[in-house]
Amino acid sequence: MTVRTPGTPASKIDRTTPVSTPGGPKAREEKIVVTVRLRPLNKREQLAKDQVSWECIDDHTIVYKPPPHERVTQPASFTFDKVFGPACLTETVYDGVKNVALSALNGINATIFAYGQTSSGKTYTMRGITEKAVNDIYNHIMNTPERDFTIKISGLEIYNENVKDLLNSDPGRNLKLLDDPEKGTVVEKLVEETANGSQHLRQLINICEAQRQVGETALNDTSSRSHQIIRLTIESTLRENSDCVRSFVASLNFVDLAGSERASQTHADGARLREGCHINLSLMTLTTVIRKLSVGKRSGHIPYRDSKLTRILQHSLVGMHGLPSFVR
Ligand SMILES: Nc1ncnc2c1ncn2[C@@H]1O[C@H](COP(=O)(O)OP(=O)(O)OP(=O)(O)O)[C@@H](O)[C@H]1O
Repeated sequence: MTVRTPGTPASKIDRTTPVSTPGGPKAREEKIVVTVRLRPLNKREQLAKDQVSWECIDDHTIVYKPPPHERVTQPASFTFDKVFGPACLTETVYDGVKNVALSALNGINATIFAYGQTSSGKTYTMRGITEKAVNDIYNHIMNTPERDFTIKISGLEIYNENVKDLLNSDPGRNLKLLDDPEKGTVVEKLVEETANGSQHLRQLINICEAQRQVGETALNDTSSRSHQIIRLTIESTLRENSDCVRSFVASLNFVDLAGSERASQTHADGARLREGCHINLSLMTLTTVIRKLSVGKRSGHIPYRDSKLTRILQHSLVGMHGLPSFVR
């Protein structure tokens, strides 16, 4: 799923329309785009002779064909902004969200997140998308010599409702959330590093990914047990004349959510079960928040404060691209 919101606070930005938007005119719209990617069966599923139950019938529609043992027998179809079949490359999926990622270069906040059941391919897809977005961001920087860019990165995970810094070598520390009148929810003492080039940025992203909580479940040997948020803050300045410097600031969030799961499917107990409960609860809150946001002003109270995930993402969700991944 992807979301766009204005970035730089009104008090700090020259509001003149930018000369060009890297992602093209559409990158300036504020909306939620929902894309679905079906992944191919993995070795384990092939060995178990699992059947593929989902099929893409066109660019926007997937159909669920219930296996014979299910009570429901009728196929059901679902429509999305875009759907990608199992043969699709990550590059093609990325093309669908490229405009969103590049809009952050011109001061428009954007969030790309992957939502789906455990082992559906969220981490696989988000890694590819992040890698491709970093390439494009640095290509844009190279082709825009008239602007000075600074890219900062922070990384956190929410594990069992505790917030941990993925760029801090002291992994045991739980970080507090604070309410800032201007910035909204901020994570206290979250390390933010300035990247001094694309290689450095990739190294920092790799550090975040290596620090994340991973565990084995019956569905995935390397299941992510936490929600991961990698945030790039992109600042740039453009000297228009001797009196006027125009500046842009926006964040681009890459959110790889932990997978929703049924204990019966993952055979979870002990620590895995506890993790699964926290994961499901926070995903439920996220679903409620997004549902209410999509209804608009009539939706009443929006329960951002019911989970750390929605508190941290609050400002990124108001105004948002999602990549739900389905398996079969
Ligand atoms: N499009 C794809 N093509 C080939 N293999 C894929 C694809 N997507 C995912 N996989 C493989 O499927 C397995 C599960 O993927 P992944 O770990 O990304 O799932 P996940 O949704 O992040 O799971 P979890 O929620 O448990 O963390 C991995 O072995 C991954 O390499």
